[in-house]
Amino acid sequence: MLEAQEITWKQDHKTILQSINFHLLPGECVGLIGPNGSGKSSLLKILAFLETPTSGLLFFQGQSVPKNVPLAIRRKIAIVFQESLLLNTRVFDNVAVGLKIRGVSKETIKQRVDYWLEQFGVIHLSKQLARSLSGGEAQRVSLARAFAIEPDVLFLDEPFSALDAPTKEALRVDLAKVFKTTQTTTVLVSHDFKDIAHLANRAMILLNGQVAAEGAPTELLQNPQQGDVTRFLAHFTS
Ligand SMILES: Nc1ncnc2c1ncn2[C@@H]1O[C@H](COP(=O)(O)OP(=O)(O)OP(=O)(O)O)[C@@H](O)[C@H]1O
Repeated sequence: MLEAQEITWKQDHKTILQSINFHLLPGECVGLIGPNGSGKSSLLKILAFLETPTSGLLFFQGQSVPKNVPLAIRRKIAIVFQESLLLNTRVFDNVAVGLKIRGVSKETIKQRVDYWLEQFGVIHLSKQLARSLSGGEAQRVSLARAFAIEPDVLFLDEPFSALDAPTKEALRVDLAKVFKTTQTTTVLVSHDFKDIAHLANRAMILLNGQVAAEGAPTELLQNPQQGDVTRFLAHFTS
């Protein structure tokens, strides 16, 4: 579905990502994890076409992605950030906006928006203004908006990190249910191994802009790792 070969990204004479190879199969969720500053968000931005790599190749659905990424490809992806970037309109309109842009009929928009608001437990907020939502509610609306466009690839950049523990836990459970039913192909960035263990089929550990280890989340925790990876994972096992 999505592949990156030998991606390097340099900014201000600093190498932020080095020789990253990445692939994402249809229906899987890959978790990117690593300490602060390890390059997780940078890699997500490159994979989601928000930044251009200094060198390396990107392939989307088997096709090489040119530097000037076509709108047709951009419209196949959805991104949810840590801070919900909602428009200051009603919840319904926020979720509808991506569908309107894509020329979806009014009836389908109504049906799809209601469905996704329901899935994320916020249908009762449909008429409320986005600016009046709590952090947890706003993130549920952001996720509903992303799923409503039925993206080929979904990018989640620390979607829970601004939420308190119970709010985060409840949303993680709901998101896991949605993943189970939709099999949405996803890249999930988190600094919390628990998020990755609950939601991802495969995890990639980034250290200093490089992939330091990769595998099924539970296997990464259980199997012996090397040096810095062991030290990083120790935070989640002790
Ligand atoms: N546009 C940019 N220009 C210069 N440096 C950048 C830019 N974007 C990121 N960086 C640097 O790249 C490094 C990796 O940042 P990135 O945000 O990708 O890490 P991260 O693993 O997502 O960290 P965190 O967990 O703190 O969000 C950091 O040192 C950051 O300062």
